[in-house]
Amino acid sequence: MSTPESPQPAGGFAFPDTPPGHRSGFGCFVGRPNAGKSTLLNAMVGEKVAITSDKPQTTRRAVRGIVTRPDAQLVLVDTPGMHRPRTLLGERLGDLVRSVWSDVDVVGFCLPANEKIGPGDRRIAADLAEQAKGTPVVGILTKVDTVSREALAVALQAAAELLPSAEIVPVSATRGEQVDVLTDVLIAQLPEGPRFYPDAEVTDEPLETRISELIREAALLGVRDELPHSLAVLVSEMGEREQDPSDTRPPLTDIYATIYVERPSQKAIVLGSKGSRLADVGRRARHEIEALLGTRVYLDLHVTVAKEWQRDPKQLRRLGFD
Ligand SMILES: Nc1nc2c(ncn2[C@@H]2O[C@H](COP(=O)(O)OP(=O)(O)OP(=O)(O)O)[C@@H](O)[C@H]2O)c(=O)[nH]1
Repeated sequence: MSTPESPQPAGGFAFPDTPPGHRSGFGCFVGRPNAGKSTLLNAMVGEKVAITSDKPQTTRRAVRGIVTRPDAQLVLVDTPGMHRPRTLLGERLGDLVRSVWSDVDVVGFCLPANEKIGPGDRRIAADLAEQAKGTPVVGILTKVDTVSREALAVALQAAAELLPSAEIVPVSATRGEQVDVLTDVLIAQLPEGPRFYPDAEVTDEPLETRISELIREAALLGVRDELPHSLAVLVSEMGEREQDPSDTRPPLTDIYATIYVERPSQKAIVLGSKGSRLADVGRRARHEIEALLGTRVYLDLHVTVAKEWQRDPKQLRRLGFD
């Protein structure tokens, strides 16, 4: 993977000018697929650093979101949803999640308020108890805007039973409710220490990766069944186009990217009739990428079949899942 697997500050550099009592450290969210981890990460950071979708297992990378306040800096690592590994990719993602747990200062365990606690949650709780020994766990009841007060009380009770020694914080990431409270609770678990990243930095994911992810997010919209898991995106080329000095329009960035699928039938779905679906994906992604880069964007998307890439170590490496 292009992102370092154990959360250490880039280059080991620490900013010296932080006030006394300043806290800093790493946190991560765990929870089964679709628990709302990526949406929460974005809400806490205040910017889109992780893509989200209603398809489980959207997250494949350990994205770092960085929350900087005058008194603290919390670096959040976004981990993929836990699930039973069915493929080599699944296995690698599972290893990545577990390697993160022991390296962070606090773990936020996300439990959706609108779903009953199930065997998947119990397995994560047991794994955490075994493999994240000594790391404080905070229970996060997500999506509370989707349930009634009564249902919330029941969900709080169930979360407290699952995590008897953890503080439980109910939040709605989409409404921004209690997000600051959660930030306070997580920061309280960090040791005293200086900042690791400059104020304005919200993630250390490479730009190409963020762009690939925005394209994948757009491509995921409206696809069903096994296709979401078969999609991977790679930016092959990117650069600012030369512009005549008399041209007063904002600069234009050319981006060439490939969407990988596993079967010809999937390619047909991604393309749509006469390429119409791909054109929609391009439009949606371009809009998001323009917001990220602050330039105009020319986006060239190409769809290729990479047979069974999820099970092939060579292809996984090429697509950045080392
Ligand atoms: N109503 C509501 N929906 C939410 C909230 N948080 C997340 N969602 C929705 O829940 C779905 C899953 O959210 P994600 O943030 O992608 O979940 P995740 O846990 O990162 O999922 P994986 O990538 O599968 O691990 C998306 O459709 C979100 O829009 C919330 O606070 N309220």
